[in-house]
Amino acid sequence: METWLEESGAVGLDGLEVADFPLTGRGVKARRRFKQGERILTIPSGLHWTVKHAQNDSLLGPALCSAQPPLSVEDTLAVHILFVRSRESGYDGLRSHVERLPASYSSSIFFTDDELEVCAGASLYTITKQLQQRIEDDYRDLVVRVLVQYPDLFPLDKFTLHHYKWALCAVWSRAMDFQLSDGSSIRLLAPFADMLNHSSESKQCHVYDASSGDLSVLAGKDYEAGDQVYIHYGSIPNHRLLRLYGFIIPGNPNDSYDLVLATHPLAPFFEQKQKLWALAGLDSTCTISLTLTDPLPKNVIRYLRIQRLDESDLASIALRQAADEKISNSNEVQVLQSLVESVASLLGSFGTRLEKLEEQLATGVYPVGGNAWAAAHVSLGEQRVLKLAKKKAEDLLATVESESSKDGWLPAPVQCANCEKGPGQLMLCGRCKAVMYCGRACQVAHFKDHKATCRATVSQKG
Ligand SMILES: C[S@@+](CC[C@H](N)C(=O)[O-])C[C@H]1O[C@@H](n2cnc3c(N)ncnc32)[C@H](O)[C@@H]1O
Repeated sequence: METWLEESGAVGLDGLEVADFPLTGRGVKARRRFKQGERILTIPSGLHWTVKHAQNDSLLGPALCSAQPPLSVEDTLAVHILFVRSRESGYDGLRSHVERLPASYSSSIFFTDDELEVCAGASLYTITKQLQQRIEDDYRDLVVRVLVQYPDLFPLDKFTLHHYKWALCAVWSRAMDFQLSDGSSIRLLAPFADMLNHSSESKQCHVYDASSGDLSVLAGKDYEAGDQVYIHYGSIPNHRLLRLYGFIIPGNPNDSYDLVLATHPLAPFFEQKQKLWALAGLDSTCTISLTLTDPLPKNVIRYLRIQRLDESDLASIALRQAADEKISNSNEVQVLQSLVESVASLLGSFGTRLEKLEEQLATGVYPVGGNAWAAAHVSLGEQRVLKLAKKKAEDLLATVESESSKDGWLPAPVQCANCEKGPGQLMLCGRCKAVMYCGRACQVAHFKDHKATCRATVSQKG
């Protein structure tokens, strides 16, 4: 591969070599000193894998272009890689690159059910399950729309689902994305530049020259001869690192939990609320990342303030800056109470609790570096974030409750929704969990009045 690259105009290969390293596996070693910011490698555009290159290939291009609607960027690159790998002659340069790709990947999409179970409850678990299904669907679609249409180009024994998953992992873990000045973006794989491993200590090191299309790598720090040269893949949480790259960083400071907020369209005042969400730059369904540094982003509270609005709140919210401030005491208390409850319930849904995982990791239950070990770290990171989010919501709730009591506002007393007896021993309505009863008789008696609100509350909770 290096000979092909040098003969085709790549610059800098004499200062670098591929080598094995104990912690990161195969990577790139400096053969001489580099100063931070120095250009250490340039791979000319003609040697990249891009959608354009795939479409311009005289054999592959017509097949790819016949697909309507067009294949995704990811699928185009994956098919191109598999196509080159399947050829017995020609494509020598690109094939020398494909031959250097790892034989297998440890992305979570390849985990066994037992390995994935270690992070049950984590967003990685759900996303991986959904992704596995989506990949199977996409593969079937690809077979029907393109592969079986051109049996001479795509022998199916070299384009199995397993090959497709492998090629997708090659794209996820090695492709780079660049935004262009016209607003479009380009995704490319650059041979040899894709041999560099990640370090959070390195800086952003890639430079894409939009006029020539060449890709350069700059030294992210000073290097001595013999050092491993790193690049920076981004500030990525472990659940994403494991899914896309197949590795994790223990104690990753970028760990996060992707909180999905959704409201049923039949919830009361849905259309009005939808307008308010839009005004706040949100949507009726949105995913918000809770992070270690910001476990309860403002947008979570803004979303919930709107979700919990009642008729009287709705009149005043229109005058406020899209739920930036507290709308009313009762709304704020409801928002924070429901948040504390929801986060507690998310934490309760993890298959293995934080403390247990910490103990298991400390006592070596999971072999270090293995899939289950990586899944355990992901679960640990997500639970740490959720615990911080819960603590923050509890603190905010305590503040709001004490401020409200100073204003003379008190939360509604806990009493039976039918006979108003209370507080005493009350039981929650099992469906909406929003009202209480002193006993079964009162619950049955109240059902006719409560039915509609119960349904609305359940749908509002999503
Ligand atoms: C762009 S490739 C880098 C070259 C790759 N190591 C190889 O042998 O082809 C990205 C892959 O390298 C590995 N990798 C990169 N940085 C790593 C790190 N800090 N720790 C462990 N593995 C890493 C992961 O397997 C990842 O999917």
